[in-house]
Amino acid sequence: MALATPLRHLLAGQPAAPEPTGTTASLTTQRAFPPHNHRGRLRARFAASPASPGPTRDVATAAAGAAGRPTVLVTEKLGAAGLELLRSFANVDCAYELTAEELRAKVSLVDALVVRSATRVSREVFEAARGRLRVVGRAGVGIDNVDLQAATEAGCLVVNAPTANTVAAAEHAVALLAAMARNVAQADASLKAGKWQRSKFVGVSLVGKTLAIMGFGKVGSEVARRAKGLGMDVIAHDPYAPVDRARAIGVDLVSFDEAISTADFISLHMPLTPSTTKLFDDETFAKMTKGVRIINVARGGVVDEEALLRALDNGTVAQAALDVFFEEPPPKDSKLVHHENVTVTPHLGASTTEAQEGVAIEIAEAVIGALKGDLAATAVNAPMVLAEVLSELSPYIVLAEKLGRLAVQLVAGGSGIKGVKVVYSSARDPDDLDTRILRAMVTKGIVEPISSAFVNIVNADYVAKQRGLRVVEERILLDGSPEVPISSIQVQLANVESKFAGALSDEGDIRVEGKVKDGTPHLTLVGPFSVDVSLEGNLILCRQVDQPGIIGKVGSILGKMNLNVNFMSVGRIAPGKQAIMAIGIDEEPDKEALKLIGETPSVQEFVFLKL
Ligand SMILES: NC(=O)c1ccc[n+]([C@@H]2O[C@H](COP(=O)([O-])OP(=O)(O)OC[C@H]3O[C@@H](n4cnc5c(N)ncnc54)[C@H](O)[C@@H]3O)[C@@H](O)[C@H]2O)c1
Ligand SMILES: O=C(O)[C@H](O)COP(=O)(O)O
Repeated sequence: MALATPLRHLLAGQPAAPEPTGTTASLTTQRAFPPHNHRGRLRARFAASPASPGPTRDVATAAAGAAGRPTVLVTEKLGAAGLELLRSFANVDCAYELTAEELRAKVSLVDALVVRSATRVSREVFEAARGRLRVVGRAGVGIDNVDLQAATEAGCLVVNAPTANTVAAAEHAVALLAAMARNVAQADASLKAGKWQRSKFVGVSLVGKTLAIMGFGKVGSEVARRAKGLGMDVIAHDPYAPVDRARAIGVDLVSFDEAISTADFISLHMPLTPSTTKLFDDETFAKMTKGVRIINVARGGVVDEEALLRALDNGTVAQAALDVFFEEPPPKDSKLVHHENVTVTPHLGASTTEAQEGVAIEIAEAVIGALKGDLAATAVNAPMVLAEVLSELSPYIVLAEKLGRLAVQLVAGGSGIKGVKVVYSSARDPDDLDTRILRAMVTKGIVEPISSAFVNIVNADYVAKQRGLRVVEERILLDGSPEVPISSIQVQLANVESKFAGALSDEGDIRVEGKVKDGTPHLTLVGPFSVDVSLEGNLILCRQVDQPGIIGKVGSILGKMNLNVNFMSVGRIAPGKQAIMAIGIDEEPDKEALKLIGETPSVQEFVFLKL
């Protein structure tokens, strides 16, 4: 029974089977998925379950040994403990300071890529990977150097290490704040140049001053805590931050304009996104209090550096302390870097021994987990699903894909798939049933046999949309115990012709339904016919008029051909009327066997389906 593989399957797209004649790839219309509100809850914690153990070294080594060692390319310096962990699971190629061309050349030879902020993982990199790259691990927070859309289209998971360098970045912001206010860097350089300039480097005090935190996330809130300890009045602007979290540490959330126009110090802590790019421009600087001081340990791109230079020159901004730059490293003759009122560090926010060890371990665990087929809690471009949920749904994941695979093979050539409906019957509250993985696996089952695409949890929705495949989900709420997550899954393909008329429901759609029995997926409905056949190996469906002797005739043909029948089931509408025979066989029958079945008297139609 093939139930051990599904979780690996979720991430590891497999090469598609050749397009069968008679089916069509002309999928139409758009996707319409109902929204799920599980994300916040699922983000909470990704606990390893017995079915999906966390990447301890022993487990990792065992898994690698069983499945062959993957290869991981590390392009920037990573903490030793993380490297060691990666090496316990994979072949690790550390190649630093690669040119873009060298990176493209190497990436098709690896299963995972681990980077920090200096490696640009562009669309060209994903294209050069030619489908092999399964995961990109960003050893840090900011993923603005990774083309997420291209990763998703390529079915490549992107994971980051979002927490291990938070304190280091916050401490660096506070270090820059204090160093700037007291001219530490300038005074140090002056003294080392043989001067003793006490009156030139008179600073400003922090106590009682207003600090505006722009972006009240992990780093921003840690900076706020520390600044309060220094006696500063802290306000923050973050359109998405919960008011309660700010209130809990005594910080008022205010509007953007209020923050920038009332602060003596402004510290930037938002991500670089299209909407934050050059957010701090001439117009913004003009609204600030004259003599404001600015710290940036977020991303250089959130500031229009030329506008900042003008604001420094005209005195609007008294001083700036910058750890990050639009271009890194900045040009050697950068006026901003050399400005006497600017303190600079070369992107050192995350660079403490402790943070780098933490980040390295965090990313190594995430990458190993992803290579093993687990869905990482820190996945940036895929739904985050708790290990317990995955474990519980694993037989349904297999069922969902097999139903999709079955349904598409029943489509007659040229009729095109107009839309897919997936119906889940369950006694469980819909809010407690996360079906995103099942939907993705139905899409995988439908798309892979008719295209060269490979589909996984990362790109399923994208692939469906690209192909104009409209997938809708429906829940049927049953009475009964919510212990069993799903009673049945039904896949319907609307407005298509079928090469097996018996699979058409009264409404004219292809309809197959399955259940999980004793952990094994079973086919339980084909069109209007109830059957019960284990979904393993291959399947022959025959439609005939219900009468004695046919099962024996077909069975003896298969026996003579040495084809092992693993399951057989007959479903009929009424005695003596139409019936369907579903036969599970281990091997693939040759043409001769199929011809003999087709010639059996009373067999009106039959179809051979690969599962
Ligand atoms: N210099 C370094 O070495 C270093 C180290 C760590 C993090 N960082 C950078 O610091 C930034 C923050 O990291 P984090 O871990 O706190 O991330 P985070 O996601 O926890 O916090 C970012 C916050 O910014 C908010 N935000 C988004 N758009 C905004 C906008 N337009 N205005 C105001 N707020 C907005 C978000 O709601 C979120 O609360 C990122 O850019 C990250 O790359 C730099
Ligand atoms: O976003 C981050 O995590 C920081 O900018 C750190 O980047 P680094 O890993 O290149 O130091």
